Amino acid sequence: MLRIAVPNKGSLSEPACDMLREAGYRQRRDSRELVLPDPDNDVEFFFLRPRDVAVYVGAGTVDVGITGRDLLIDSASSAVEHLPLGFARSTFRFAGTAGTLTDARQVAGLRVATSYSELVAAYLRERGIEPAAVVRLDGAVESAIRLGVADVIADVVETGSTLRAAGLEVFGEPILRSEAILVRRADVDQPVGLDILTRRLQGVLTAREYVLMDYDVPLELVEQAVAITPGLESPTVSPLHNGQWAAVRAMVPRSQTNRVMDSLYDVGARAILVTSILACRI
Ligand SMILES: Nc1ncnc2c1ncn2[C@@H]1O[C@H](COP(=O)(O)OP(=O)(O)OP(=O)(O)O)[C@@H](O)[C@H]1O
Ligand SMILES: O=P(O)(O)OC[C@H]1O[C@H](OP(=O)(O)OP(=O)(O)O)[C@H](O)[C@@H]1O
Ligand SMILES: [Mg+2]
Repeated sequence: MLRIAVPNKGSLSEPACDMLREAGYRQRRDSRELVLPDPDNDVEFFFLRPRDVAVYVGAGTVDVGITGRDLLIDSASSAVEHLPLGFARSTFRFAGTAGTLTDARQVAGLRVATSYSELVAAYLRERGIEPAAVVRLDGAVESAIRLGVADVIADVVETGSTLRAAGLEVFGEPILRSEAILVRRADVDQPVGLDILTRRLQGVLTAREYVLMDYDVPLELVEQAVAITPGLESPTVSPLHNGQWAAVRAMVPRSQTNRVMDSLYDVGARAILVTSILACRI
């Protein structure tokens, strides 16, 4: 039975459960449940603190887990990234009082506050930058400068609104681009069942990323139309009953849906329909 660690709290928890549910797994109804067997799918879920997921996977007490790339690196665990999951996307960045700093090298000799002290220390070490101190805080890191605990901070930035509200500004290149990932142990053979879990999660990612587009087009315009919707491999083209038109079906990136419909209409396609994909195996 595959043992899967899932974040029990924080911003990864709900989207991780949603993704597993979409992939056909049982999910807990009560947020206090810590273990949830799913015998129909031959897996067992362990709800753990997001920071601890990589630690348990690295130690081999669970087979795989969902965590953030930033949390994996910060854990210094031997677990490795297996599959990016496309949610909880963020950057990890240095920030300081607006208008004061421009480059990561200026962190030399300064105190850096962060909840990700391993990640930050490793980043600075690799570049030969020596801070005065890396101050580890649990959260609300944006207050550290105002309260005199640090000169700069390094933290998760998504929209940047938390930084702005604190009068801070990012500087230097992003330290890391993070998102939720599935992690597994590095040093053992793939555990039984990981291939099925991987295919199921990839199915959810594809179903989220693509829509199915159907349209009718005069036979002489089929080539022009399918050039706009090449699909993943090749679009399905079927004859219409009237003999002069064809029906085309292809997968289209969700983000391009309206642009593609406009182009198809301009070419002469009509009855253009878009449907969501519920599940798939590519
Ligand atoms: N605003 C955000 N947008 C996107 N990802 C985020 C955001 N805040 C945190 N994360 C990601 O969530 C993970 C951290 O999860 P964790 O649950 O420890 O923190 P949290 O969401 O800040 O929860 P809490 O502070 O309530 O403990 C990291 O991978 C981080 O990159
Ligand atoms: O760029 P933004 O969209 O503003 O998001 C980034 C903020 O979100 C997270 O904080 P969270 O709310 O989890 O509080 P915390 O600092 O206590 O973890 C993160 O630590 C940043 O502070
Ligand atoms: Mg937080």
